[in-house]
Amino acid sequence: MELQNDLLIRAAKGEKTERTPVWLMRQAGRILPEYRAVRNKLSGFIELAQTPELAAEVTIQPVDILGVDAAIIFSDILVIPEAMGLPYEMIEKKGPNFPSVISSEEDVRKLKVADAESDLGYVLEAIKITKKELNGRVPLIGFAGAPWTIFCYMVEGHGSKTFSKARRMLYNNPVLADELMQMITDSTIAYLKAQIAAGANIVQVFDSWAGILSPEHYTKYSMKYISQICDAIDEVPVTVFAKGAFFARSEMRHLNCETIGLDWNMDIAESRRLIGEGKTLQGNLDPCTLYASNKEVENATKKMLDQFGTHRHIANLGHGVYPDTDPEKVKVFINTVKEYSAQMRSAAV
Ligand SMILES: Cc1c2[nH]c(c1CCC(=O)O)Cc1[nH]c(c(CCC(=O)O)c1C)Cc1[nH]c(c(CCC(=O)O)c1C)Cc1[nH]c(c(C)c1CCC(=O)O)C2
Repeated sequence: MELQNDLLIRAAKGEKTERTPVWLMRQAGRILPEYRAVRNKLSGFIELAQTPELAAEVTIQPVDILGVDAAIIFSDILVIPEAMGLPYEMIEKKGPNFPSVISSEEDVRKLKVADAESDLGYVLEAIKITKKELNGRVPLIGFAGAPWTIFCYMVEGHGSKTFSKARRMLYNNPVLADELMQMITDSTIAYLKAQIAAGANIVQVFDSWAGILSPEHYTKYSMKYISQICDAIDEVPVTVFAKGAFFARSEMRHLNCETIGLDWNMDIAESRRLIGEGKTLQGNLDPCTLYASNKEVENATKKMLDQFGTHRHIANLGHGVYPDTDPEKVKVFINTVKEYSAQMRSAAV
């Protein structure tokens, strides 16, 4: 199936585009009342993620309602620990929780490398249905968590400001930490490849807890495994979003990926200088900008576009859209990107 709108893919590969593509991290399932309506028919997030027809429906909602240039498959990064043998629950208004966590050699022994087809078949099925229903309108983004971020949840058991249990293991038992992260990496590579085989046109690796590591530990425990993932995936473009990893930007220049995501703390010109011309940059409007007036959203979006320029940029927020954001503000952001980035091209000739 040929894509009618392939702006995102072309921008990722560094090709010229008529305008800047735009989508939002966490666009599926956080802000739309239409999502809530589907979600309320079921027991909760996990049931929805495991019901392929409905997961496909909420994946496509932002394309129809917001006009984004890509869909991202409705799932979660925590399906990987579950597929490895460590199930999670999603507690309403609190977030994910693992009833058992990993703290010893014995715990790691009980895990296995996930088998994508048998353990995560429901995600692959949702991708196939989504592709059929999208009918080539926009690309579909597949995703997974970075091994470090997944490790954080498997060791800590839930969200945390410090993830000090996870970080403690890097000091107290680095051999075990490496062993677990390698199992997560092997599971993730197989899972991303299966998502691509099912129809994902591009994949993103979310390293949400990158910013809590020291630069030294980041290289040793996160980049090491992200590099393996980037080297293993050559079927489609790869995006790496490492939130808070400002200190690792020059190192990311060497990753075998097409796109690097920037959070809103990262200066755009400085990031370009550190990362170089060889990669596409994605981001990075402060998600809180969307609480401002329409005019302010428009101005901030234009300013961001001016800073990134007309080449190798995918417009996005600097992190996932916040749950209480007004979808109308999101539309202002999206429409400004579409109109202004097209104007920038015509002004440039
Ligand atoms: C750290 C992380 C998680 N999940 C994810 C990350 C990395 C991105 C980031 O840093 O935000 C990624 C994720 N989670 C979800 C998606 C789906 C696609 C999308 O909209 O981008 C994606 C890409 C669905 C979800 N994941 C979750 C929901 C809400 C569940 C519900 O509807 O009750 C959805 C739609 C739950 C979740 N899942 C997670 C948390 C901390 C929470 C609770 C808070 C929250 O709502 O985000 C773990």
